[in-house]
Amino acid sequence: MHLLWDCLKPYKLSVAALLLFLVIQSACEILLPTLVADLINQGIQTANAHFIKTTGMRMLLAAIAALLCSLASGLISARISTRISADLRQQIFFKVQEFSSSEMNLFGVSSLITRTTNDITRIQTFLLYLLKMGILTPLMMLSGIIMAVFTSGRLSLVLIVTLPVMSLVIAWILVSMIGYYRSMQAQFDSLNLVLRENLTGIRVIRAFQQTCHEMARFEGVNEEYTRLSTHTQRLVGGLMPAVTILMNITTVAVMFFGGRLVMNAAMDVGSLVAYVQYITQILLSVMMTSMLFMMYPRLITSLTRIVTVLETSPGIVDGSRTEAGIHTGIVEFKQVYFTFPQAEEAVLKNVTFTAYPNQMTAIIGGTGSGKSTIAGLLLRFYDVTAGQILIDGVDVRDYTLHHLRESIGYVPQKAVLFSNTIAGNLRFGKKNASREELLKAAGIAQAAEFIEAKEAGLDTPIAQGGANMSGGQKQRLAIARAVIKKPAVYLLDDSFSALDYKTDLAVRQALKAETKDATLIVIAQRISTIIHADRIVVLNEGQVADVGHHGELMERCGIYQEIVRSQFQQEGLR
Ligand SMILES: Nc1ncnc2c1ncn2[C@@H]1O[C@H](COP(=O)(O)OP(=O)(O)OP(=O)(O)O)[C@@H](O)[C@H]1O
Repeated sequence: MHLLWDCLKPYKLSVAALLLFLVIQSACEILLPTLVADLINQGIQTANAHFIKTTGMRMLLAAIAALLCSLASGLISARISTRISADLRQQIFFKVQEFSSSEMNLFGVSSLITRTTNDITRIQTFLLYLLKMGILTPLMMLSGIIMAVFTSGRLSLVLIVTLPVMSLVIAWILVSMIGYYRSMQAQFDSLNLVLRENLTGIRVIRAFQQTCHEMARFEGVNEEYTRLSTHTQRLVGGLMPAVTILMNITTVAVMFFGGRLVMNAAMDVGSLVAYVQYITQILLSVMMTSMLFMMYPRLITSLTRIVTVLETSPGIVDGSRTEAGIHTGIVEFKQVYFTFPQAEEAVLKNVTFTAYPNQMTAIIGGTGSGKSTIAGLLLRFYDVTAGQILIDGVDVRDYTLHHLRESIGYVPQKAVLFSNTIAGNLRFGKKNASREELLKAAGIAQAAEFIEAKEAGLDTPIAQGGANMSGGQKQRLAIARAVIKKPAVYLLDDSFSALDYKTDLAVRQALKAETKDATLIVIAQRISTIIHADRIVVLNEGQVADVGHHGELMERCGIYQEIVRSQFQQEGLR
């Protein structure tokens, strides 16, 4: 709950104004039964028309004042709750930007989306209710009890029985609901996950005729969510009738005992009518408060989910060398070991190699041998478990993440584009790049031709996830995005796989000229892509099997020979 108080702090003034309006509203509303009592006792029973008129006017003014205060407090509470939910959404979004791949894997994308949307909306709804009813109902209850006791101490004995019974019933139902709400939230994440996977992988699902299987999978999680919802709704459904029946019993008891007091002339009729209104106000306040408590278990679940994200410390922290940039770009892996969080076996073992500027260093190896992991470690998506990665003699952990990543032109294995124009996507590499610079980078990546063929050229919109581009076009745009940075180190992770041989060659030749002074690290599956590399690191099950150029490796590295043999006729390549 301290998160909510922290969030409320910046809105102190608004909360103070809200409090003022709610105090006035409750005072006006509690005044009305007193005026009714006066109207009956001194106006109707004595047939005093003037008194009836003036009291009626006072009642009207009190009702209008209560209404205006209610409107004002409604507006203020809506403003505060929407602002706070926007603040929370922003905090979560900013926090997730700091997360390393470990934290991303820990929470999962679906859960982070649900937390940023669903959970925060729930907090907003609770806050809206809390700021209005959470303040108003205790005020109404307290003033109602004072007025009831003041009007008739004897009749108020009824409340001594009713209020504790009502509170116990409400507490029992609410405690039963907490466990269900927690399970419901977790199940909602699963529902979201299945839905996301289905929507993003719909083509594969259809191509592999898995629609029925996926429908059954969705039905399973949906059914479980429905089962949990039904249980909670049953409890919610039981709460209101329980409270209503207790309210009705109390009113009947008050009328019964109050009627006898009136008959014995121990109480006047006006006071009994006012008393019934006070009792109704008290019990309505209890009911409203119970609604707040009903929302509370869900709020606690959502708050816990938000706080867990906000309190998670990012595993990757900035280095201290704020002044240092990377200029030369010598990349050294020194006895690097790496084990993924929660994994038992190391993915990389004793990996040692150096990549120099003005040279192309290639990394090749079987699938799953750890090539992309090497790229992830260099960019500090993860940190090494043991050993060191140095750039220009400095441990990558000592650079600020900004300096480090600014100096590396990364092309990921799966080209990711954003819903923007082609120019907007390329400017990810350099924010203020001119159109000439964009076209030059596109030219190097062999993308200029297809960009210019499009009617809007660089301003062609890219659909969500790059859906309106082919695999090869996406890869070329991703290469252009890295080229435009002019980084000290180029890191290309299997970035030519979707290109035909001719384009692959053209991109490599253009890149060679462009990256003359830079360190070029190319991860590849195809021998033809890396055959002319200055140095080839052969990776086998997370270990460096050998390092050398193609000729050397063909003579002494069995694993390399095996890879070559599987792709080409050995003789033809020598
Ligand atoms: N987030 C992760 N958590 C646990 N293990 C992982 C994770 N990512 C990858 N791995 C494992 O690490 C190993 C190396 O993966 P990596 O992606 O580096 O291989 P790769 O050589 O790039 O493979 P490919 O050529 O198929 O892309 C694999 O066995 C993979 O299962």
